[in-house]
Amino acid sequence: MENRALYMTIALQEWLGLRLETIANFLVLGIALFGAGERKSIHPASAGVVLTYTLSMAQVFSEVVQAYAKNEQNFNAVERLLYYTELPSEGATTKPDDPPPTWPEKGAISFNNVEMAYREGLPLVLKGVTFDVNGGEKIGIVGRTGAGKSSLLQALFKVVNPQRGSITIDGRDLQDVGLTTLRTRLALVPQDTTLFLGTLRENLDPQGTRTDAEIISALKRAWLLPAEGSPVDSEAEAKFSLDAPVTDEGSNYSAGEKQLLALCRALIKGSRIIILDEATSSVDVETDAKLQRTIQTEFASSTLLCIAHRLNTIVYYDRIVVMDDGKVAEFDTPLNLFDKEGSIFRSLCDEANLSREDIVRIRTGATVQNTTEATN
Ligand SMILES: Nc1ncnc2c1ncn2[C@@H]1O[C@H](COP(=O)(O)OP(=O)(O)OP(=O)(O)O)[C@@H](O)[C@H]1O
Repeated sequence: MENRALYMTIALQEWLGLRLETIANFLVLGIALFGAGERKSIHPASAGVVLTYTLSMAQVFSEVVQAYAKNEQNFNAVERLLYYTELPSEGATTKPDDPPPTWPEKGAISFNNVEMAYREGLPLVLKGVTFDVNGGEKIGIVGRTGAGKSSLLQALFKVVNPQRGSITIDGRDLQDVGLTTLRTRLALVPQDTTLFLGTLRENLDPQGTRTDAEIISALKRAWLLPAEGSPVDSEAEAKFSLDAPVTDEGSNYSAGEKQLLALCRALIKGSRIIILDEATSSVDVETDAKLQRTIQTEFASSTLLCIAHRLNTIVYYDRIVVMDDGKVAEFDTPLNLFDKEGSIFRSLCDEANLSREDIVRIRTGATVQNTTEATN
């Protein structure tokens, strides 16, 4: 695909070059003939100067065309900015009866018969989702591709509003909560983390509310800096120092490192509800296992919703929601779901070669031997 575009570019450049040179050569010819015809009235030196300048016309033409094309390209950015300024508002950022700053105290989440479509006229992607999560509970969400796992999060963050049903956090209907209020109280560790141009400190604590020691501690707990008492790793210390530069979109960090930095943000934020959307999909299995243990201990009192593609990380969780075709097909503890003959969870475990013993071993803290990848 890229080669096809490159081929087109080169062909167009050749096409343009040939035409510009032809025009310039005709111009030179015209001027030369004119000079020859008017040789009595035009001084030869003047004719020579004009001809010399005309010879470089082909290049001038090409520069003009290139400048015009570049200008047009740059105006795409202006067009995009205009488009964004005219986007309809998502909704009120705050509402008069917004909950107090301490909300959510418990972190209990309820989905009550939620039906959601991405746009009017599109089919429903959540078809009557109902489940209750207690405060502090760790919930894993699994399901095959397109089952509606990420759509649950879109509804929770009010990126898309449900057409029917309601979602409540600690008994408060999210319809009555302002967008900024809601989104600042939840912490999200997404699949594709966005980092901004600046320093690591600005990226991890944009509001500047935490001390250096707190941020460094979060970096250690996310395994980005060596833990207390470990050998010095000067490379990691330079890369993850608080003043380390972050390039545009964080392109100087790998996908896995960006995920760990997003986890750091959540650790620093200390929210009561943490949502992990395939948050450790780009880190290796060993780091993932370490991280899951960090998540379990560091977020011990927080409610956790985790969409994971590795079943061996999700079995740490208290209960598992199995999504299927926009509905909650199963909702129980990992062992209960595994023991249920014919359950979707059991079939996902079978496909990933995860046995009951593996689940018990993982839950009791031992690392699983086989690097099981789930099938979602
Ligand atoms: N922005 C969107 N606009 C329209 N339809 C969408 C959009 N995002 C997702 N969908 C549709 O919603 C359905 C559920 O998608 P969703 O992303 O929730 O699934 P998922 O279970 O998270 O899948 P995956 O494991 O691949 O991430 C799919 O059929 C998908 O095509």
